[in-house]
Amino acid sequence: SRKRSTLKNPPGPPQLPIVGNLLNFPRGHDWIQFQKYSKEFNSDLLYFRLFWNRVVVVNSAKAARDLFEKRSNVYSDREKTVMVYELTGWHRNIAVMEYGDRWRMHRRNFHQYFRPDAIPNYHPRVTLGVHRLLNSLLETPEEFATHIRFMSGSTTLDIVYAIDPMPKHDPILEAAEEGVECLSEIINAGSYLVDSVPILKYLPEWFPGAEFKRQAARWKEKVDALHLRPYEVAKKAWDSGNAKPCIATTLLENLDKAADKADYEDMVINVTAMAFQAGTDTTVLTLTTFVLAMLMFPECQKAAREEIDRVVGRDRLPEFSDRESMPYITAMAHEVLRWHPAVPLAVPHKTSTDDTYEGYFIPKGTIIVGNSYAILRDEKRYPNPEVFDPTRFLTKDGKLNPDVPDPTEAFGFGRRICAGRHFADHVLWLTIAKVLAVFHLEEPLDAQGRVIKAKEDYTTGMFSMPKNLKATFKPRSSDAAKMIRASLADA
Ligand code: HEM
Repeated sequence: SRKRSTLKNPPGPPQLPIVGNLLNFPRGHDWIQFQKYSKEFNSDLLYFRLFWNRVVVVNSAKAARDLFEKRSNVYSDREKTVMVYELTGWHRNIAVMEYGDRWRMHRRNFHQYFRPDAIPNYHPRVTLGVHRLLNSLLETPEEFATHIRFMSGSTTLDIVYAIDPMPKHDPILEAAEEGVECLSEIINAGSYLVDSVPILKYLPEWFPGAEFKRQAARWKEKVDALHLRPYEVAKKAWDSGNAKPCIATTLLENLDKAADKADYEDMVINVTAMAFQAGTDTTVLTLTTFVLAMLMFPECQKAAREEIDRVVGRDRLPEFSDRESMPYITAMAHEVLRWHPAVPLAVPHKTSTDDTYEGYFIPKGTIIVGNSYAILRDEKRYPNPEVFDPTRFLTKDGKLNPDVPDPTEAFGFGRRICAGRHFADHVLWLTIAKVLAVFHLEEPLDAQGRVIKAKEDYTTGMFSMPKNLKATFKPRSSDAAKMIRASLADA
């Protein structure tokens, strides 16, 4: 330890006494600023201090692999903040649980329903969701964002709880969406003073300055509803003996065998709610990036359609069984994830012991941020990274190129890597294939008949999506429109 104490922390912008990097810590689109700092300091790792909190940002695939994967026993913890863990009810969420037995038990149970060989079980329901999306796009194309959101949320609710929600104002779907809303506000360390000064949590709600406690209490009601309302529907159906098979009822089959029933039921509530919480926004944002890319790079739509017409023809829609024969669509799904990951800084990890890396000292308790955006836009891995180009994942003869790394960093790192990524991958693939088979995506016209140009302009925060995106979805032909309508009759 004497040797370690002589080692330096990784480089980073200069610090002030006490506040550290408070004034030069990136605010807004931090992933781009971290990428610039990484070039400026010629270092894969950057070090920041915000008061007594230490943050290391990882900006290269090699360092990410070395730390998150090869030293996963050190780099897999999460920061336990007062707002998340104690005040708003998010302690139930697998993504924010501390690394340890409780997280392991939840992740294992989640994994058995979302591992690669389980996903084909959901193909019929995913297909129905995409067919409904195509029909909604045909009716009200300008509401594409709402339709994509409904597809993502309703498909998950059905698979997990056997709840098939209504398209508008479904109480369960609305409760689930409201519950998710607050997470992105509170998850970033430093958003609330109480996370840095935990003693503030003892302030009574009526106390001046304790608005955070009143806000937390309001959020907790919604977060509890997100976990409990859909679960209660599934539990009631299971109790009645008439439940449609779904993940919740399959998990409940083992309730009577559990040594501690209350504990087991708590796990079932957490695991089932997780798919909606983690999967809805991320899938919606990723598909919104797909729409933007299609408007900005129309030649990619053309290339995709050539593949669809060649492999599938024009008298049926693509299916999962076509995937092997459609490498361009797979490459496009990869490129959507690479070009602009929905969670550009993934979810921060935390070190559980002191560590040294390449001569630098990384203390226990340091927040470790994986800069997925910088890694996926590293020109050494992906030449011309700012251009959306699915062919970068293909060989000259159009096959998937095993030498080009898949954009897995869009799903995070090491042992905490997204547990729903195989499911997400299938949903993305099928949506992209079916939408491009029947629609032209175009930039719309404004009231004066001028084209509303699509821009790569993204929101900031934990989740990132194109701002104010407008698009039109025009059926490729009258036959395509007929095929869309018929798709629901077949479902
Ligand atoms: C395109 C869609 C998606 C993206 C981009 C995405 C991205 C991510 C990222 C970046 C993380 C954090 C990883 C880390 O800490 O290093 C994560 C965690 C997680 N995701 Fe996803 N995700 C997506 C879809 C889904 C879906 C559909 C599900 C569920 C069916 C899901 C379930 C989870 C779970 C359970 C975790 C927590 C892992 C843990 O902390 O152990 N995700 N996801």
